[in-house]
Parts: sequence; structure tokens; C-alpha cells
Amino acid sequence: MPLGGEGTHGRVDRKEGMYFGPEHPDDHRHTGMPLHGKNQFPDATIPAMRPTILQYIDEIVALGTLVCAAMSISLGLDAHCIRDNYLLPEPVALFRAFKYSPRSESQTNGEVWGIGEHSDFGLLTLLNHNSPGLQILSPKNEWVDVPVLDNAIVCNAGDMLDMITGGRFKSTRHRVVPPPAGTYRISFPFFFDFSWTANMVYLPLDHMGPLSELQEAEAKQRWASGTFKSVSGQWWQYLAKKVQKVFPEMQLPDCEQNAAASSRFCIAVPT
Ligand SMILES: O=C(O)CCC(=O)C(=O)O
Ligand SMILES: [Fe+2]
Repeated sequence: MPLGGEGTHGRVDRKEGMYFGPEHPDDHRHTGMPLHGKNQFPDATIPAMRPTILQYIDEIVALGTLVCAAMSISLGLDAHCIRDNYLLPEPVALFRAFKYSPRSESQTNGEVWGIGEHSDFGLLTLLNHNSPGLQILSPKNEWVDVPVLDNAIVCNAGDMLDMITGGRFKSTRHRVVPPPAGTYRISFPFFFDFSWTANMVYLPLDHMGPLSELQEAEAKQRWASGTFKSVSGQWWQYLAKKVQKVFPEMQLPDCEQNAAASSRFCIAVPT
């Protein structure tokens, strides 16, 4: 995706990047569906890229599974509850590598974003970055810089995780400020998602008691402005619909589950 090839909420982002996933065999049961198939690694020119990225994906999938075990325990559930209910036979995994560029000279502060304000879509985003720029909206409604820490991964809850946990894990709004002139920013967001055919149901959390009035009001506000109108059907129906909104020419079977408009869109860039 070239610089200017993607946007958020109607505005072009100041980023370029590449998307990769696990390498699937030709006879994989979901061959032909979005996010399944072979990667297009530049093996001839950068031979180290394929093994490096595939190893990164393997290790970060293991980390995502571990985070799900920690979340299950923190919700008073069996450690394998999220894995057994939503991740088998395999989570959907999307690795993205982004390079953010400074604003052009004619663009003013606040007019253009690296990525415009949004919340993430599914289960978890696990992000590695080399420099500041990512900001999250705090509970006090203030934009806060996410620090860049050595050997640390930023972990963001997605909209569907927020819904299936009844608002216990909040899907936080975030954005990226373009880097200062003369510099660039690299980030590797990894989308660790429910399995393609996971049944979307609420986690059994009656033992936790209700949210406070304020928590409930905030959760309802997040869900109303998020992507999903309900928790039902299978995960692929939400995901395929999202892909279809970005690539309308794709022919996909019925996937009406995800009714809201997508905040992200694609722009054709002349090469
Ligand atoms: O690159 C970043 O720091 C954030 C990326 C992001 O928010 C996303 O890919 O959804
Ligand atoms: Fe995001």
C-alpha cells in the first residue's frame, strides 16, 4: 500500500505499508476467502524477509494466546476459556508494517494524521513501534502519548472484545500523529483475531456482577459508535464484510453481520 493509499473517516493517512499473514497451504479449508492464501514476499530481492516475518507471526500469535489466557483468568474464567471458545482451530492473524511520513509543507498541524482517530475492530492489536506518535484517548477524554519502551508490546482491545466481555475490556480510541519533518516512524501492528468460524457469543460473566452506572453508560456509548450492532453469527461474517467495504469488487458470500460503515477506506494511488 503506497503512501496515501489508505484513509480513515474520509481523510487520507500519511502512511504506507505492507500486509502479511501466516502462510496457508493451497488446500487450506478457507482458501479463496480474504486473509487466507500465500504471501507475496520479495524472495529474490530480500530473502530474509519471509523467514523473519513468518517467525515474528508465530511468536506474536503465541503471545496473543497467552494474553487471552491472562484475560480469561482476570475475568474469573478458566485460563483456556477465550482460546477454546474463539481461537480454535486457529486465530485469524494479520501483520502490518507501516512507515509514517511527516506532513507535507502545505499541511498544517491537526489537518493530517498518520492514522486518523479510530478504534480497532476485533480481539487484540499487539503493536511494536520505534518512535512516538501513537496517542490514545484517556478516560478523561484527553489525548495521551503512548510511550516507546524497550522490549515492550502495546496491547489494544478491539471493539468485539469490548462487546463479548460486556465492556470489561475497553476498546480505546487512538490515532497517530505524523512524525516531525525530516524523520519517519515505523510501527508493526499485529491484529490477533478470533478464528474465521468462531461463533460470536458473550462470555459467561454473570459471576462478575453488573457494571457501575457510569461504566455501563460509557460502554453503551462505545458500542453505539463502534462497528458492531450485535454479537451473533460467525466472525468471518464481520470480517468479510469489512474487507468487502474496502474492496467492493470482491465477490463474497452473504456476510451481512457487520452493518456499520467502515472507518477505513482504500485510495488508488498512481504508480
Ligand atoms: O501504527 C500505529 O501506531 C497504530 C496503528 C493502528 O492504530 C492500526 O493499525 O489500527
Ligand atoms: Fe488502530
